[in-house]
Order: sequence, then structure tokens, then C-alpha cells
Amino acid sequence: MPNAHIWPMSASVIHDRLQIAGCNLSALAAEYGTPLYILDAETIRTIAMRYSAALRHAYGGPVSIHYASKALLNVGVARLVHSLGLGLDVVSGGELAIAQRAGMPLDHIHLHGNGTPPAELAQAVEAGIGRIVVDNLDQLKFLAEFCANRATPQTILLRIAPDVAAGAHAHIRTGAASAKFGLPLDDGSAAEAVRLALQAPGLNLVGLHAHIGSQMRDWAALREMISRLLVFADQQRRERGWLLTELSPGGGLAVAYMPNDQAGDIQTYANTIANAVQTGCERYQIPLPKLIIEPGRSLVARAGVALYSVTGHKTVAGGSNYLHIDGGMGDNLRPSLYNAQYTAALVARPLAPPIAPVQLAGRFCESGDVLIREVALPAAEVGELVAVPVAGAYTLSMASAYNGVPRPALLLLDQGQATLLQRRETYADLMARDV
Ligand SMILES: Cc1ncc(COP(=O)(O)O)c(C=O)c1O
Ligand SMILES: N[C@@H](CCCC[NH3+])C(=O)O
Repeated sequence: MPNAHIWPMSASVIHDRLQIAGCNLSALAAEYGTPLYILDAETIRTIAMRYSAALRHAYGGPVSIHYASKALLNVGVARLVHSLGLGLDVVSGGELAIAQRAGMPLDHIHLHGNGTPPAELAQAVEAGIGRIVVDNLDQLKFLAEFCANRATPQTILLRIAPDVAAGAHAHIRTGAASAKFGLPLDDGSAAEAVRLALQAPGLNLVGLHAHIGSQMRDWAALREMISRLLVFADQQRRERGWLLTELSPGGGLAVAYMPNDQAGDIQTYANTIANAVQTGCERYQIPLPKLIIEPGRSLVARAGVALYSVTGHKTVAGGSNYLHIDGGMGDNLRPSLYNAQYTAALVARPLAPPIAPVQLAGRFCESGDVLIREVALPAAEVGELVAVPVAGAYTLSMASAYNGVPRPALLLLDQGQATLLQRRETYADLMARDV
């Protein structure tokens, strides 16, 4: 497959047709309808193994990998990541319920979120969730009170706003002191949170967390963030005798979306984190904490491919060619929201020479719903299948049924087998909540 680095690891061209995990995509599209999302199990397995090997190689202390489930979650995906030995990060009671339905052990689940309603914090505590990553003082006060008389204390980490920002787009940079996420260091909020947590008999504060951004490959920012967390941990040990035993630098590693993009290298990422933690811990004489990383996008993006059917053409004055497809911003909001770029190939002729560039026009009733602004494709017939790679992350998890268009099905492909993880939404589903 040309540009293999942006296609699933099992993708190949057989008899001039795009094939993934040995499966015939046209047959699957005919059976399940389009748009159709597929997920390559081999890609997810391989990336999970790379993360775990890279961290074990780089870091002398214990390590745990938690999939940030906001990137893509349903019961099947949660079961898959559990079977690979990963834990799960959730940001709501809803994601927690899905993880529970999948049988993910509760002590492998962490809850995050800046605006999590008290009822969902309570739901997580009562379920027996492993960790709550406390984002602000109000959450902390609520939890201190809610947990005060419980038999077992709730284990927590504090999310720090380290005033270091990285990430590919303003909407996905999260680490600034002025960001909505986390406890700032400079105004005393983080120190106040440690003080309150240590006074709360129902809470067990074990560590610090930060996440500076997504689609990120800025090693210096990552080092700086870890260094700030450890300076703070050292201060808190000297002032209050609190010892940090867990540290999470979040997730955020960049993936390649376009042929010329380069993904963040997993071993370099692991080395950067491990060196920063080891150096800081040595300096401040802190025993190596458990390192918790939270990759979302980099675990699932490349595994996913979206399949659309061409529904028509249009050439406008000035020569812009539109190719209409049967999906768009309803199943992939990223181009509309972040000007995210994607490329595409024809399933039946991935190697055929392209003609003039086309715009892949989404079907939704918004001028902004253009999935790809420019892509060179061969002349495509109505009914042909177009495949859009790197579609696994922040697509279905952000999907809507806008314009009454049912959300697509999701298949897991593995060694010639296709398993339905999530069926296509039906018209009955669209009306299921109407009373
Ligand atoms: C706290 C936290 N952890 C992990 C992630 C996962 O990020 P990504 O999908 O870029 O790896 C996010 C999202 O940016 C996040 O907010
Ligand atoms: N949804 C965003 C990333 C959000 C990261 C979550 N904190 C994207 O598609 O790039």
C-alpha cells in the first residue's frame, strides 16, 4: 500500500483492490451499508505492545497504560483494550457505564474531567473506581465530604495546570495556566488542593497528573511539564510530608494523518518521559513513582478507516470538482471543527492514477461540511467506495445524528474475520427518546 504509514498495518493491495486484515471491504460495505467504519485489530495490538515495550525499556519503575476512551469507546473496544492489558480513562458516568458493561475491572479505570457533575463523581466512587483525577477545588471539596464516612478512602490524583501548552490546534491545547483544566501552580490552588486532600480522611492522595495537549510531539514541553510536577511534589514533601507515588503525564502523542506527516515516535516519547521523571526523582530524592500514560488517538486513529459511497459529482465554474459522499460531519466532525486534514483512496482502484483534485463533499446541510478540501483521486463512479484512513480517533466518539442521518456501524477486522462492534443506528433509534 502506498503511504503505508497512514493505513492500518494489515492494509494491502490485492488484485488492485484495497484489503484490510484480509477482508473484502466491498463485501462488508454491501453487507453493513455505508458509511461504515472499520477497525484493524492488528494495528491496535501492535501499538499497545510498542507502548508497553518502550516504557518497560525506558523506565525503571512500575508503568501502567490507560487508553483515553474519549477517542473511541463502545463495549467491544473496551473489551479489546482490556484484553491487551490496558486500563481505561473515562470522562463521564456514561463512559464509566460502558467500561463496566465491558467487564473492565474497576481498579483499572480512572475518571477525569473539569466539569464532571457531583452525581457522576458519586457514581464513580460508589462503583469503586480505581482513581479519580481531581480537576479543581470544588470537586475536591465535594469528594472530601462525600467520602468522609466511607469504609475505604477514595484514591485520587490531582490534575495540575502546569502552564506548559503543546498540541496541534488551539482547541486541543490543554496545559496553559489559563486553561479550563487543572489546578494552577502559580496561584496556590494546587498547594491548597494538597492541603485539603491530606486533611480529608476519605481521600487518599497518591499522585499528580497533567496533560498538555493532543496531537503533540513537543518533547521539550513534555520534559518541562514533568519537571514542574516534580518541583511541586518536592515542595509538598518538604512542606507537608506528602510523598508522590504516582505520576501521569497524560496522553497526546501525535499521529500522521497525511502522507507527508510523521507520527510521534513511541520510543522517543517513552524515553523523554522516563528520562524526565528519573532525572527529577533523582534530584529530589523521590522514589520512582508509578508512571501512568493515557494514549487515546495514537492507539486507535491509524487502526480506523471510514468507507463512504460516492453519491454524485459536481463541477462548478472555476473548475472545482466536488465528489458527494454519503457521510461527512455527522460521523467525522474534525475537518469542520479543527480544519483537520485527511486523504482518501478508492477501494476498488487504490493505485489508479489520479485525475484533477476533488473536494470530498459531506452530505450534511452545512457549507462547511467538506470532509476533504483537496484530494487527488481517479475519476470515481457513483456508487464507488471511498476509503478515508486514520479515522479511528475522535470520529465516531464525536458523531451525531445531525440531519437525521443514522450513525455508522463499526466493525473490528482481524485475520480475515469481521466482527460487528456497533451496529448502524436505525430510524427507530433516532426516535427512541421522543415521547
Ligand atoms: C486528560 C487526558 N488524557 C488523555 C487524553 C488523550 O489524548 P490523545 O487522544 O491525544 O492521546 C486527553 C485528550 O486530549 C486528555 O484530556
Ligand atoms: N477531539 C480532539 C481531541 C480532543 C482531545 C481530548 N482532550 C481531536 O479530534 O483532535
